[in-house]
Amino acid sequence: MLFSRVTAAEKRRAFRESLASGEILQFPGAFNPLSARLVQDKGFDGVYVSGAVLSADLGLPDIGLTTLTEVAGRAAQIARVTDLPALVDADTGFGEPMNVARTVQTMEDAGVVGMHLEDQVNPKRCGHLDGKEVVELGEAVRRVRAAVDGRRDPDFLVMARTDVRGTEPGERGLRLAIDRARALADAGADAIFPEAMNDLSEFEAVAAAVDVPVLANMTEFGKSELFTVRQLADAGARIVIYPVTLLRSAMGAAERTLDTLVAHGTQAAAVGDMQTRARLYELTDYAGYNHFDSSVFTYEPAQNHTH
Ligand SMILES: C[C@](O)(C(=O)O)[C@H](CC(=O)O)C(=O)O
Ligand SMILES: [Mg+2]
Repeated sequence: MLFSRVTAAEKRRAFRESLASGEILQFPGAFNPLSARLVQDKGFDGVYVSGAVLSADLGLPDIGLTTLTEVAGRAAQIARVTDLPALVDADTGFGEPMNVARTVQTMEDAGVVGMHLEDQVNPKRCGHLDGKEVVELGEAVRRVRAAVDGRRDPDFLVMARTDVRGTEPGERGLRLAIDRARALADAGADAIFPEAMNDLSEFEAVAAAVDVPVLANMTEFGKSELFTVRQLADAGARIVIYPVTLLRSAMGAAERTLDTLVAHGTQAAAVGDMQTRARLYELTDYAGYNHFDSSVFTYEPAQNHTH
């Protein structure tokens, strides 16, 4: 009830333990706090707070326009309503290495278990688009070191993302990604996010090259095929994110409902696909608030099924 009763420190410790267990962890992207409740209800291991979703939510392209304050604020709203660990996309760290140190502390305060930090130049772009550029390895290493030095909770996970694979096609791009993954892990990154891998063998090659957990990004309409969680586990990945999946699903449904409304002059034909009032009240724990005030939960689904 109310917010999660699990503290951020406990979530971080539990997340580190789950990672150490060797099981692959699935993190769907929560596009708002309510959808994080759904992710928890369905038994997932964690929620991902996506920069792409956050920008889209604000009606912006994902090119580094969002600020640390906006991202940390959203991350905090999401982290506080779930007992699950929340992992946040910190883009390029919101500035120079000194800013990155501040970013990590702000994300700690937001109650998330970790963040990823990428090696793109600013303005950044979606990792699955062409024409990306990355900073020199030395700069990428400085960003990771600043994050590691800046954190106060040693259990806070600093994940380094490298976008270098997308800058060079063929074998050479993969080799660059492997070299960077190694260097970023040596710089203290607790996990590696190799962006825009072409196939399973590429995930496998990166996972084999580093001693830290590797994340797989299963974003739709991108460079990577949509592999199953088993395939990714067998390739050595330890965390899978589905960053924009729920937003795309929700927006697809919203668009179909609007079309129905336009076509029929009523939304009635779309109601069957909607989340019911009863389900919404379950997710927001209406009944639990009776603990404070028994007049709060007076809803009877049987008599109100169309409302
Ligand atoms: C993971 C990602 O960084 C995100 O912000 O969710 C994006 C996802 C996307 O745009 O599909 C990415 O750069 O892959
Ligand atoms: Mg992003």
